[in-house]
Amino acid sequence: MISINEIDFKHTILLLSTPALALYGFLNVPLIPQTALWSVLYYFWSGLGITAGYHRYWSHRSYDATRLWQFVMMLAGSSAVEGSIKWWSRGHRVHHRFTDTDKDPYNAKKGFFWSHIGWMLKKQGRLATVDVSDLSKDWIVRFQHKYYPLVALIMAFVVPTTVAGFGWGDWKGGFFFAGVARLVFVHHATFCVNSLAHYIGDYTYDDKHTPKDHFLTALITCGEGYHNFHHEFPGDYRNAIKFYQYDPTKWLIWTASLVGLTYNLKVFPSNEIQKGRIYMQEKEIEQVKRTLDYGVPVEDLDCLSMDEVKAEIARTGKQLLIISGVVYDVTTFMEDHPGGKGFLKASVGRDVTASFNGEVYDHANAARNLMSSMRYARLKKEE
Ligand code: HEM
Repeated sequence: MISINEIDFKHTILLLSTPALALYGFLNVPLIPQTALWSVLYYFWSGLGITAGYHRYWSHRSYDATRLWQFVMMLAGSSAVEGSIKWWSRGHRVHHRFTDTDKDPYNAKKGFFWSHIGWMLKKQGRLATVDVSDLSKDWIVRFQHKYYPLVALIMAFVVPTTVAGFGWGDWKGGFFFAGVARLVFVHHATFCVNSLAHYIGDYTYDDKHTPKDHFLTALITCGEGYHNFHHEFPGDYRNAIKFYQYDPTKWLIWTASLVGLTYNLKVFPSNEIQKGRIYMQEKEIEQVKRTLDYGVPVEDLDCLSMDEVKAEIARTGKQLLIISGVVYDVTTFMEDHPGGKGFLKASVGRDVTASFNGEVYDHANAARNLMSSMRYARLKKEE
């Protein structure tokens, strides 16, 4: 439980009042098609302002952009009312540097609710230090930070309302749907990057921290859901690297590069990306292997000479044969041998390496795997 003194009222009021206002709008204001379409378009405008602007440009500098692009992204991002670029990017850089630790502002280890929204409802202590000198020097960032409440108010509510009002006379719908309801959806879509993207999906490149890759999160977050990739390669302007994966933010940045608005799009060497993928695939294979029976390791077997093998057969009645220096017990396999009982019977007490490897029949992998569970002893090397 948190005490009243610990509540961040500014965030709490914004995050609780907007859903209530949106609900009021849904219950009382008719939603006409033009406004519905405008709200969806404005949703993407805000969402992409956060993902392509706040996140991939200012927080990670994963590409360069003209001043025009930066200005447009600043306006678009402001319409999401998620704080100034400076505040947002600083927090985000701290999150990357201290992922899943107490210094991570949206530490996913503290639970889904905390990483989704809880961290904003409670007053934050001083954030850990990260380098934000580039942001402090940037006049667009400084301008937006200085006039943030006004810029956010205009972009979040005034613009969507007046466009719908002057455009097709739907002032109320513009405010409630393109303004408020759109804002609520953008908020929770962005928050899903901190929460959902740390809960569902695959550890494609590394499992040291919680970020995961999932199509569903990507769908909700304009492509930010390939979050495992992003935390491994944060300087890459892409989050999804396969052409069929959903990453509209990447598509936007790339398309803008065709007309020179963005340039120097950074990508991590694919050789290194592949290494990450293989590292995880090997880990997965090792995990599966641990669940399978590979028999007693050869080096752990007792050593028997040829005479001792023969004596063992006579004493115990076991059907032992030798292949490549290992003694196998085929007693229970006799009846099931696909090559017939006869071949095995005739092999008992003998070294049948050559027959097994091609002289009679060159056995497939299946036989070689199967025989590992029949290991009985190692053959002592002749002096
Ligand atoms: C531990 C010893 C052995 C095991 C576990 C084993 C297992 C198998 C298995 C699973 C097959 C099916 C095909 C394949 O996987 O390649 C097979 C086929 C066969 N095995 Fe063996 N085998 C053993 C020893 C031998 C020996 C010593 C001989 C001959 C002296 C032999 C002769 C054959 C032949 C001729 C076939 C072919 C059957 C056909 O497809 O017509 N096997 N064996």
